[in-house]
Amino acid sequence: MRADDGVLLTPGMRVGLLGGSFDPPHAGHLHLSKEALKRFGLDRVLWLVSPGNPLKADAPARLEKRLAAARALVDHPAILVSDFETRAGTRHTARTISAMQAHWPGVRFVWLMGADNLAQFHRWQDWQDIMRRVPVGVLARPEARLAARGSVAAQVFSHHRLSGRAARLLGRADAPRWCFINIPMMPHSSSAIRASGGWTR
Ligand SMILES: Nc1ncnc2c1ncn2[C@@H]1O[C@H](COP(=O)(O)OP(=O)(O)OP(=O)(O)O)[C@@H](O)[C@H]1O
Ligand SMILES: O=C(O)c1ccc[n+]([C@@H]2O[C@H](COP(=O)([O-])O)[C@@H](O)[C@H]2O)c1
Repeated sequence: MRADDGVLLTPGMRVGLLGGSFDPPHAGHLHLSKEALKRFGLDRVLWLVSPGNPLKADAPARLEKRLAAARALVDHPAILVSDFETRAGTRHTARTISAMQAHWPGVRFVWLMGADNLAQFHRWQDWQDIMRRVPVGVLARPEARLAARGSVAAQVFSHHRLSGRAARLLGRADAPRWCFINIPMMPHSSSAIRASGGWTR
């Protein structure tokens, strides 16, 4: 089955979804994606370049610019870049995942995020619905580990946590199931790149 942005996903495939503003994309995104492929036993990681984070007041750079930068950066055949949210008209993750599951029945999606996002995950629309729809893989990020571990989401779903040692099972797990893994950390962030003048909106 082929989506009109050329992304080929087939039933049974384990596909990590890395939603993000990618404003700009950077080496931290690549590193997270490669670790997720290996550690969670995934076949693909799809970068979902967001039309705009519902919780961020400032609009990001033009979608075409962010998509082009993401495609230029990716250097791994299992990491794919998608504008699915723009084409589907979704920007809330719960809606996006439900649309993707309808579009690609039989594909096993796993939501991926850095630890900073787990800390505020309970502010996302229908966040518990996301937890019940797909397994969630959380990857360590500098200065965010403690906040993630003490987060509302980690507490509410504490009984559904998979230990880091069993991380490879996440891609095959049934939701709700989430896993936090420690990875060698990279300090890169889009906001730091913008602040240094390395990217303009
Ligand atoms: N260096 C990193 N280490 C771990 N996770 C990261 C890193 N950079 C980004 N991520 C994760 O990638 C996803 C998309 O991130 P995003 O596109 O917002 O980049 P960002 O660097 O966090 O941007 P900003 O600094 O503007 O918030 C998020 O889940 C985020 O936690
Ligand atoms: O669904 C929500 O309410 C929601 C709230 C905040 C962030 N998100 C998603 O989280 C992902 C990371 O966003 P960002 O801007 O931190 O890269 C991106 O896919 C956003 O659409 C989703």
